[in-house]
Order: sequence, then C-alpha cells, then structure tokens
Amino acid sequence: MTGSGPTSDDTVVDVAVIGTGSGNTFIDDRYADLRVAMFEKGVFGGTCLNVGCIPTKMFVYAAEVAETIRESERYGIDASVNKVRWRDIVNRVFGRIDPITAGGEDYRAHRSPNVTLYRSEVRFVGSTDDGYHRLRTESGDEITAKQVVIAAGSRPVIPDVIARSGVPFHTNDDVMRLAELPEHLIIVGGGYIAAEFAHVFGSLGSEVSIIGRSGRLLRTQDETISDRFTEIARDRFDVHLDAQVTQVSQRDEGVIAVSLADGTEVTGDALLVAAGRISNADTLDLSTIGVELDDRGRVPVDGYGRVPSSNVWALGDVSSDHQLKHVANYEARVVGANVLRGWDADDLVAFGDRPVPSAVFTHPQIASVGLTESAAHDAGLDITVKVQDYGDVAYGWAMEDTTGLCKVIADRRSGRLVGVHVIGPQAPTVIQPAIQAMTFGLPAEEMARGQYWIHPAMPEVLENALLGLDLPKPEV
Ligand SMILES: Cc1cc2nc3c(=O)[nH]c(=O)nc-3n(C[C@H](O)[C@H](O)[C@H](O)COP(=O)(O)OP(=O)(O)OC[C@H]3O[C@@H](n4cnc5c(N)ncnc54)[C@H](O)[C@@H]3O)c2cc1C
Ligand SMILES: NC(=O)c1ccc[n+]([C@@H]2O[C@H](COP(=O)([O-])OP(=O)(O)OC[C@H]3O[C@@H](n4cnc5c(N)ncnc54)[C@H](O)[C@@H]3O)[C@@H](O)[C@H]2O)c1
Repeated sequence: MTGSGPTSDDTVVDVAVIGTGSGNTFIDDRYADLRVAMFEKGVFGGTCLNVGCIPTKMFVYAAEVAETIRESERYGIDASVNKVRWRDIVNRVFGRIDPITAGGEDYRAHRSPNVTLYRSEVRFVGSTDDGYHRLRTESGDEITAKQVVIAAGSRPVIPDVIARSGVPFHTNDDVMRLAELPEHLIIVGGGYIAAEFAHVFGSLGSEVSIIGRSGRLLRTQDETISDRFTEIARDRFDVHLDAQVTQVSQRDEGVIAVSLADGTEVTGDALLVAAGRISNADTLDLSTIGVELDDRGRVPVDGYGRVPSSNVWALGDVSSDHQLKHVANYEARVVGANVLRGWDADDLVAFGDRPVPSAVFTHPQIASVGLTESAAHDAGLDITVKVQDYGDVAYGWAMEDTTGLCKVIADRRSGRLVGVHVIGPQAPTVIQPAIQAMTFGLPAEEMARGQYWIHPAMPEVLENALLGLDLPKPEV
C-alpha cells in the first residue's frame, strides 16, 4: 500500500488500529512511511499484559511455590507456609508489569513519529464517498482512515443477577490488586479464570467456593480431563455445580451471600465473576459501516482477517473463535502483513487451520490441543485412544504423582494425532511436541519411535501414551 506520508493533517490516516493489546504488536518498521492512529480506551497494552496472562501466571507461580511447600512432607521434608505477604506478592507482580505498560505507552506516544496515540474510546461513524472510514473518539477527535484494524478485545460477562444486585464484585480486571487477601472468595463460573484464580487464592490462604452452571468444571476440555479436574477441585474447594445463582446480597460486616436455586447459600467476603468473556464488537457501532455482528456477537472475519466492509480488518478476541493470546498475536502477524498488501491483493496471507493449543494454569496444570474424544467420535473418525498416567513414568514416580494423565487420540486411517490432553505437572510443556507433530503432520508412531526422548524426563508420559496407541509399530 502507498502511504500518504506524514502530512500536516493528523486526522487523515493510512491505518487506524483500535486496541493496543495484540493491535500494538504489528505496527513496526514496515509501517514507518504510513500515518497510523492508535486508540486505547483502557490500560495501554491490553488484557494479557495488564489483567490477563502475564499477571495471573506471576500469581500462579507464587501459588505453586506455596503448594510445593505444603506437599513437601511426602518427600521427607518438613516445611510449612508460615505467612503469605499478599501485598508483597501484588507489588512484585505489578512492580514488574506497570513499568512495561508505561514504557510501551511512552514508545507509542513519544517515540513512534508516524503514530498518533489517542487515549480514548473510539467508534465508527460511517464511511466517506471515496471509501475511507470515519471514526470518532469519546473525547471528540474525528479521524478518517483508509484502512482500519479492529483489535478491541473482549470483556467479562456479568450475569444479570449479579449486576442488578448492587453487591460489589470483582473480575480479573481488579481482583489481582485487592488490598488484602480475602478470607473466603466466592467465584461464579467454572472455566479457565475460575480454575486459575481458585488455585491462586486457595494456595495463598483464602477459602474458595466455586459456583458453576454446568455439571463439570472446565467443561470444554476432554471429558477425562474435566472429570479428573472436577474431582481434584472438589477435594480442595467448596464446589457447587449445575448451580443457578438466584440472588446475591450483602450483609453486615461485608458478608456476601450468594443464593442458589437448590436452596444453598454460599457466603464469603469477596465475589469474583468469571462467567466468560464477550467480544467488544457491540461497542463499536459497526452498523454505521454496514457490518452485522455474527451469531456470537463477534466481528465477522474471513480467513485473511477481512471484515465484510472494504479495508476493515479484525483480529484477536473481538473476532476470533479462540480467546487466547498466542492466537491473537498470530492473527496480528497475519493481518499486519495483509494490511500492507492491500484489501484486494491476490497474495494475502491466510490464518490457515493449524491446531490451536491451550493451557489452564491451575493445579495440576492442564494443556490440550485438537479434538476431545467425544468430538472425534462426533466427527465420525475411527480413532484409537490411550490414557497414560504420570505415575507410570520415572519422573512421575519421582514426584509421587497420583492424579496426572496424558490422553492421546489418533486417527487409525492416517496414523496421525487428532487430539492430546494432559493434566499434571508441567502439562503445557509436556504437550508441546504433540502440538508440533499435529501442526506438521508427523504420524504418531514416527513421533514416538523416530526420535530420542530424554530419560527420565516428564515427556516420557507422552512417549508412552503414543506407544500405547493401537497403531502398527515400527520394528525398533
Ligand atoms: C484473567 C485472564 C487470563 C488469561 N490468561 C491467558 C493465558 O494464560 N494464555 C492465553 O493464551 N490467553 C490468556 N488469556 C486471554 C488473552 O488475554 C486474550 O486472548 C488476549 O489478551 C486478547 O488480545 P486482544 O488484543 O484481542 O485483546 P485485548 O488485549 O483485550 O486488547 C483490546 C484493547 O482494546 C481496547 N479497546 C476496546 N474497545 C475500544 C474502543 N472502542 N476504543 C479504544 N480502545 C478500545 C481495550 O481497552 C483493550 O486494551 C487470559 C485472559 C484473562 C482475562
Ligand atoms: N490460561 C489461559 O489460556 C486462559 C486463562 C484465563 C482466561 N482465558 C481465556 O478467557 C476466556 C474467558 O475465561 P472464563 O473463565 O471467564 O470463561 P470460560 O468460558 O472458560 O468459562 C466460563 C464458565 O462460567 C460458567 N458460567 C457462565 N455463566 C454462569 C453463571 N451465571 N453462573 C455460574 N456459572 C456460569 C460457564 O458454564 C463456564 O463454565 C477463556 O475461555 C479463555 O479463552 C485463557
């Protein structure tokens, strides 16, 4: 694309980027000759850096340390957690993150000559006759852009019964900056965020109650994993499943009471809502440029990141099937390359259909890629399945592990993996070779026998699971 170059008119730009999460990652030297407007209504850097992946995992690490100490007795070491200095943990996390955020913002605001950063909410207000798109910020700026990249992310869903109650609640946006560790945290939701924060707060000393709407925690995981995690969580936390919240109220001395349809009342001193996240697409007035949202309220995109309105693109949580940072960053790389090629170019880069892995950093850790067993059956595949316990391999013995497992699912016809699901220590690391094999089409048997597996490392659980599949075996 040819740039308009720096002009005196800041309000006409080549590219407008809405959102500075993954939206901030692709404006680099390739864009140096293009005039760019960037909009951020919240904290610069978006969800992952400020209120998502990064701080949660820093808290998770502290929680892991506490758990390791608590579990040390079975290895012949007597130790105990004497005190958790919550304020120090918060300060360690945000003492690291806040300067990165400030540095990133400063770079865009003061050290990127072709970029103008607007610290305000922006919306579409239609298009011009010559095909440019018009944007208006809450603070009153009007910008006209040749191309627009929507990277506006998602926000927490707040169930009506909680929103209407007037009772104070937290989300991932603020729960990591609480002044004090709650005595008893009630979590509404049974997915990723619930599982991770239950581990964090539980390990650091809070009582935790989890209230989930469905019958299993982490219900989108493979059934074996979800069942195992639900069992483990029930041992550790106060878990209410198939639960419907009917009322939320606050009593004297800060006691919050959550009533469930079956008559149960759950009380605590803090309430965390972790009931899913919804695309911010509905806040952008996309109808003014003729774009209807899809049936899940997301910005519709094709396989190249194009929104059905000329020269508008989208990436990340606002439009993606997956609310994951590695997906948002990858989509940003694709869209970043395509914007430069131009909307109608015949050499656009496609997102493609690489398998999408994910991990839940709870305790034990969980990682998965590809189809669940039931989805593989539903897809009509003829599959072979093997579940290998961590306790079957040497490193699992070393850890005295009793709950970890690795489940591999392969297509008998092609001999390729179609799904891998792991629960146990280091699960997100253990699974990575399987992600690579699935991405590059390596057959399961070749993967198992065609390479050395370091002995006695944890990935031997994956090696053994692969060898247990009912597939023709190589001789050696
Ligand atoms: C608690 C938590 C933990 C997570 N942990 C992980 C993890 O471990 N691994 C993982 O892969 N994923 C994780 N995720 C998901 C990951 O954070 C998201 O998938 C990713 O950050 C999405 O990036 P994005 O750029 O699409 O959106 P965001 O990072 O949310 O960026 C969108 C930005 O747009 C801004 N914006 C929105 N509308 C407007 C507007 N109209 N005008 C101006 N600005 C606007 C927002 O303020 C925001 O800063 C986690 C999420 C949460 C909530
Ligand atoms: N490690 C990671 O990669 C990571 C971590 C956190 C979040 N995320 C991303 O963020 C997304 C959002 O996380 P999340 O945990 O909020 O959503 P989620 O979709 O994972 O889970 C939401 C859960 O809340 C339950 N729920 C919904 N409404 C409810 C209600 N009224 N009462 C009780 N339960 C209710 C649902 O049944 C579901 O179990 C995730 O899907 C994931 O993509 C990723």
